Amino acid sequence: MQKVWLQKSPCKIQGSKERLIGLMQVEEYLNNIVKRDGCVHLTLIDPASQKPERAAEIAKAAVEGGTDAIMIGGSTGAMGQVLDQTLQLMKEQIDVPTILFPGDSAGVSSYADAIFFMSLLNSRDINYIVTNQAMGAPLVRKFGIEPIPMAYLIVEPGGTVGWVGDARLLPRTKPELAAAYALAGSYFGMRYVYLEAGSGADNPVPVEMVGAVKHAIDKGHLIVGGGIRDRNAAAACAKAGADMIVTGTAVEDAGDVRAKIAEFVSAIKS
Ligand SMILES: CC(C)=CCC/C(C)=C/CC/C(C)=C/CC/C(C)=C/COP(=O)(O)OP(=O)(O)O
Ligand SMILES: O=P(O)(O)OC[C@@H](O)CO
Ligand SMILES: [Mg+2]
Repeated sequence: MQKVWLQKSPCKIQGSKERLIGLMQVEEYLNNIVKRDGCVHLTLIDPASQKPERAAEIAKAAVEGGTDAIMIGGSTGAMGQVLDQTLQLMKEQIDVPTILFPGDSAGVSSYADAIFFMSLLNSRDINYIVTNQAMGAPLVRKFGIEPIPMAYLIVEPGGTVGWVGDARLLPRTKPELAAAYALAGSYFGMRYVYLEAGSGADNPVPVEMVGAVKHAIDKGHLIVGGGIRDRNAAAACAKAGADMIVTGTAVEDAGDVRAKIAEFVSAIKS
C-alpha cells in the first residue's frame, strides 16, 4: 500500500519543527488499512526490554513481515533518553508510523509520529484517568505529535499494566460491562477503544467481549491486545470484530521476527 501518511505535504505545527506528517494523518493511515485489509497489525516494542539497536532491528524485521505500524511503550522501566534513541534508530530503518503507547508523561518523545492519547477508563486512580494526560498534553503539542484519542480498558487478568494502572479489571464473563465502558468512551469522543488482557496474558480477551464492544462502538475502531501468541488467536480476534491486533511478547520471544509477524499478518488480513 502507498504510504498515505508520508504523501501529505509538510505541515507546520505551532511551536514545533516542520514535520512530514500533520494532525490526523496516522489515524487516517490506520483507518484506510482497516478499510482495505479488514484488520491492522501493530507491533508493540518496549524500549526497556532491549538496547535501542536491537529494538530498531526488531522493528525492521516486523515491517518486512508486514506489520502496519510500531507501537512503543512499557508500563515499567526507564523512558527518556532510551525512548528517544530507540525511536531515532528505528526511524532510520522503517517507513511505517511510530505510535507512542505511554505509561505516563515520560513516555512522550518528540521522535514519534503519533501517540495513543488514552484514558484508562476502568482505573480507580485519577492519575491514569486524566492527570498523566494533563502532564503530557503540553509536550504532545510542543513536539507536534498526532494525538489519537483512545479509551483504554483492562480485562482480567490484566497483567503488569492492570496492577500499575490500578484497574478495576473487567470480568471476562461480562462482555456487557466492557461494551458499556466502550460506549461511554465513544460518547466522550474517543475514536479508538483498546481492549487489553495484559501483556503476556495466558489467554486473549474473549471473542464474545470483542464482538460486544465492536457492536457497541459502531464506527469507532477497536484494538485488541494481550496474550495473542499465534495465528489462531489473532484470526479469532479479527473475526470477532477487532479492527487492529497488537502483539508484543510473541514478537519479543520469536527467533525469527519477520516470520512470526508474517504469521499474524496473513491470519488477520482479508
Ligand atoms: C496519554 C498519556 C500521556 C498518558 C497515558 C497514561 C495511561 C492512561 C496509562 C495507562 C496505564 C499504563 C501503565 C499503560 C502502559 C502502557 C503499556 C506500554 C502497556 C504494556 O506494558 P506491559 O508490556 O504490559 O508491561 P511491561 O512494560 O511491564 O512489560
Ligand atoms: O505482549 P502481548 O501479550 O502481546 O500484549 C501486547 C499488549 O496488549 C500489551 O499492552
Ligand atoms: Mg511488555
